[in-house]
Amino acid sequence: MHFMTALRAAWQRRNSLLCVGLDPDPARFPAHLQGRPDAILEFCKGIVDATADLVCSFKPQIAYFAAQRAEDQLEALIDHIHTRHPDIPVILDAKRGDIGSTASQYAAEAFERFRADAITVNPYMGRDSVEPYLEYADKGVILLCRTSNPGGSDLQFLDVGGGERLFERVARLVANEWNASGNLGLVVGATFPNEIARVRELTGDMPLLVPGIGAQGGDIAATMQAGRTANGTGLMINSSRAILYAGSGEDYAEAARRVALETRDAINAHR
Ligand SMILES: O=c1ccn([C@@H]2O[C@H](COP(=O)(O)O)[C@@H](O)[C@H]2O)c(=O)[nH]1
Repeated sequence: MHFMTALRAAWQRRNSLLCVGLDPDPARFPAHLQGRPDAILEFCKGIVDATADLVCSFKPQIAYFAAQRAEDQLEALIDHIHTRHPDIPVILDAKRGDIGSTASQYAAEAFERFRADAITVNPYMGRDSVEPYLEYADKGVILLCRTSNPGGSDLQFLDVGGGERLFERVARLVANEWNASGNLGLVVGATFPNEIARVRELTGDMPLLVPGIGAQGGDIAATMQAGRTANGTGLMINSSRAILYAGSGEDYAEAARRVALETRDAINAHR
């Protein structure tokens, strides 16, 4: 199924704009999982199964798996999501960016090896660096636009001519010139609601992946006001650490569920 079709269906069926981020840090795992060779997979499966009915997507961050030599557990995790929760799209947060020949390998890694439904990509090497991902027309490609970190302003706020800022140029290019297959989205941080509003203005109903609530302190009400579309969707609002590490005991998954439920409901209060 096309990523956008799956995402729209998940927004409706799950009544949720919440994306749970899977950033597994073994140092923060509960004691009963410490030292197990499959700890990352087991931890993440617990979170996924406890929250699947509350989310529109899951977003594993590849660095947390690669740093632990656990790409095999990432493969198994995505397989688990597809098998147990087949209607929930998986966004691989990899933020890749390279020349076309190498980008082809990254695209194959994301979509063929890991079987992700969408990937985050860094667009700052230009259109030819993004094209290999676009060949997978049914997959989502979510391009960095206005990132959630304070240093994002160093470059993304530069005036690229006529008062237009770099992140605005990215949003305009992506919405008007690069989106021939209708499978593109943008990353805009919840920590910058004014920029979410600007990107929404420039891109119509394009889906926005919005990290930055929870551990980074972004405001849900301001995010929703700035970014929701007329039908009350259009956003995948990500929270990772605040949900993953809501509890630290054997009941960590139930604690994660409680925070995911509160977060989903706080988002829905502004739809
Ligand atoms: O601009 C960006 C782009 C991506 N991220 C990623 O989202 C999560 C946020 O985790 P929290 O624990 O909810 O802060 C993480 O995987 C980042 O790599 C981002 O934060 N900002």
